[in-house]
Amino acid sequence: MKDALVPVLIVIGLLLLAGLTLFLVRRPGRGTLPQAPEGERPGIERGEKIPPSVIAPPAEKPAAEKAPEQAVPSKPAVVPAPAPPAPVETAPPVAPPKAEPEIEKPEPTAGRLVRLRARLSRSQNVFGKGLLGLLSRDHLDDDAWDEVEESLISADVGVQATTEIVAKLRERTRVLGTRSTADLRSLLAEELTEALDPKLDRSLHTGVMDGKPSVILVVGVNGAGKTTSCGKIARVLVADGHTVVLGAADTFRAAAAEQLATWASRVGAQVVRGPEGGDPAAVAFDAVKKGIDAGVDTVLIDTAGRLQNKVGLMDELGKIKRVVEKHGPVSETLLVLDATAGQNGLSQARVFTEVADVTGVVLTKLDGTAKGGIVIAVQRALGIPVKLVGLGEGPDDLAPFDPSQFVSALLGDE
Ligand SMILES: Nc1nc2c(ncn2[C@@H]2O[C@H](COP(=O)(O)OP(=O)(O)OP(=O)(O)O)[C@@H](O)[C@H]2O)c(=O)[nH]1
Repeated sequence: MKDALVPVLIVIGLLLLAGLTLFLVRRPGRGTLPQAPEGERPGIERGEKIPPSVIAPPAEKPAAEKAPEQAVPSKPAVVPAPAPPAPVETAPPVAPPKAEPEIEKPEPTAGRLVRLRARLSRSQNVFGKGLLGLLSRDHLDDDAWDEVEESLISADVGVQATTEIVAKLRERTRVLGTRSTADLRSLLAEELTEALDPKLDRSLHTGVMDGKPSVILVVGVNGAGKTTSCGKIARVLVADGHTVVLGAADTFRAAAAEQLATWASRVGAQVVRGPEGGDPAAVAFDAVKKGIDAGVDTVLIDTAGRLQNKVGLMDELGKIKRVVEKHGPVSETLLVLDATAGQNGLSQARVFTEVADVTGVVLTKLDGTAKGGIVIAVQRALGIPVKLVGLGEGPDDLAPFDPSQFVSALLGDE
């Protein structure tokens, strides 16, 4: 009986196991699809097991993609501070266009000495009036003539020229029996004019020669007024219808190039400059080249011309000349002399005439001396014509020199 129950118990056990299994399988839960209507999940049959990758929760969407009510941030939202107002795009300040310097129209040169005569008469008042006073004495004895002589010497005419002038005057007065003040005055004027050699060629050698610009070298001791005179000469040339290039070959004094550039810009001339302390000959060469390329009439070259010693000066000016002459001959070498240096300036001037082929003198600062006789002394001592005279610091206070106008101003003619 006991043996008969064993299979029955096995069957019952199997049935219970089968029932339990069926129960567990049919219970909704992990690994089975929810009872969703058919067709909602294409590709997956209801009840089909879903591989873990498919059932893995979808990666959390970025908050921004969630619907507004779902996008609850886990942390308190940091309300960004209102951004500072974007800077207003303002265009960088535009510097006002640099005003081109107004091109000046220099005064014509004709009659400049006449215009400046008042200035000359003022500075030479004592000299001219003194001479005339002596000559108008009732009796022109030896003492009177001695005084005339002294007066001329103290006006820087120079001893030799004075002796010659007085000797001629005495002779003519005696021969002509001249007594009237007017006659004596005109005799004196004639002799002074004659002493200035009115037949000398005082024109500046400017303008195009053989298709190339003329080249003017400007030399002289420091402070005589070279740079200023270069600027003024440029104005004289421009006033007379020339085109000009200025070469700043005074590389020794830094301000000289700047000074020259200012002069140039005022009359619309071009300036060529080099580095401070650079080779003056290189600047001179470039200036002439520029003048040729630009087709101007005249190239003016300012030099330093330091009078350190004769050899140094000769080397510097000689090199400038040689280098410039690779383009063509130098047309003119102007020596700038300071009239206020008087006779002392003459020995320095002689050094320049020995090292450079000086063709003309520019006598500056005549307005600053009562000794206008220096014009006669310079010409006589150097044998070179005074071509231009400086009568002030104004841009047009440089005049072509004319002996009879000069003497007339000296003697205080109206
Ligand atoms: N009163 C008067 N002053 C003048 C005249 N010419 C030049 N000057 C002045 O003289 C000073 C010297 O002139 P610059 O042209 O600088 O002399 P520089 O010879 O070039 O001098 P360095 O470059 O040092 O060799 C300046 O103050 C000029 O204004 C003139 O005719 N009359």
